[in-house]
Amino acid sequence: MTILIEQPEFEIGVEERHKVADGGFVAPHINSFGHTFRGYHVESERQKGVEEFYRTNHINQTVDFVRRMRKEYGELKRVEMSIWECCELLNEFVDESDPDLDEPQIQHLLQTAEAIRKDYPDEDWLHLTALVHDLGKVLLHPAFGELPQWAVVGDTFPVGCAFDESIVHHKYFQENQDNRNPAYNTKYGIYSEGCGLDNVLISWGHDDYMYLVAKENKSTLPSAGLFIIRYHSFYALHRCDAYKHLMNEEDIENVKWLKIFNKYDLYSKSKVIIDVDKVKPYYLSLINKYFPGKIKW
Ligand SMILES: O[C@H]1[C@H](O)[C@@H](O)[C@H](O)[C@@H](O)[C@H]1O
Ligand SMILES: [Fe+2]
Ligand SMILES: [Fe+2]
Repeated sequence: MTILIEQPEFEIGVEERHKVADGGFVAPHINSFGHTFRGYHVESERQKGVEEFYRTNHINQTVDFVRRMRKEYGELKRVEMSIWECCELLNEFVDESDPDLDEPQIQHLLQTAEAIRKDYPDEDWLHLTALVHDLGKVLLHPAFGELPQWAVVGDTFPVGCAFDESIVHHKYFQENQDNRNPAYNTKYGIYSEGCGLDNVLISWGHDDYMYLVAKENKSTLPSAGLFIIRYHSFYALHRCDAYKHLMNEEDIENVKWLKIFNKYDLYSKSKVIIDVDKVKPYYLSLINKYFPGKIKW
């Protein structure tokens, strides 16, 4: 049974922010640091760290690496815990790839979920999708092998075919070994027209890992929810419409939900802190519905 509790007021932004009305949700123009969202080329100390992050990420994400990680982490033999325990575990991590947020991750999960819940009150699967979408960042934790940030966070992209120019800090792919491999550096590479994203290897990180966790533990989230979890960092696809030639019919349907979700994932990032204890009962009831019991990670 889903428990209904009164939803705390979710306020986004502060008065001096310029705002644009976009559907029910008011997306601010400017992030908490006074820059535009995803401004990867602004001059700032934080941005230097982000750029260095993408340099290592783009050099090291290769077909071989992705295959190895999917196999190893797909076995889910490391930890058993509930979804909520994982949310709490994430509290200690700050994402080095993110120019828009330096709050602990649990706040980002709840900010996203509460914002989307306000505009889509009846889509409870979407609220839960928002809550879990970044849980794969537990790969940073010692119990998960303490993977480096470049192997966990940041935007994702296909490997095994040419790296699209719309990917942030694209120039660093020059040092990626796959970029020189003729089997991997053409438009289609190892794929074919309309083959479906399920058949495409995506750079390894928190998205694909959390998708594997949800699927293997037989979560009852709908296909659109699993798709959002799996591809929410794939900005070249959902923001720049790149790699369309690899999509099939089902992907085209699911991308519609992903685009909706992205607005909340990105623009809900703010300094407005959610009262965790107040919203916890609601999310526990959703976890119980879509991810009952202990989960294998
Ligand atoms: O920096 C961010 C962050 O790591 C997000 O969790 C991810 O989904 C984004 O795509 C990425 O660029
Ligand atoms: Fe993410
Ligand atoms: Fe996120």
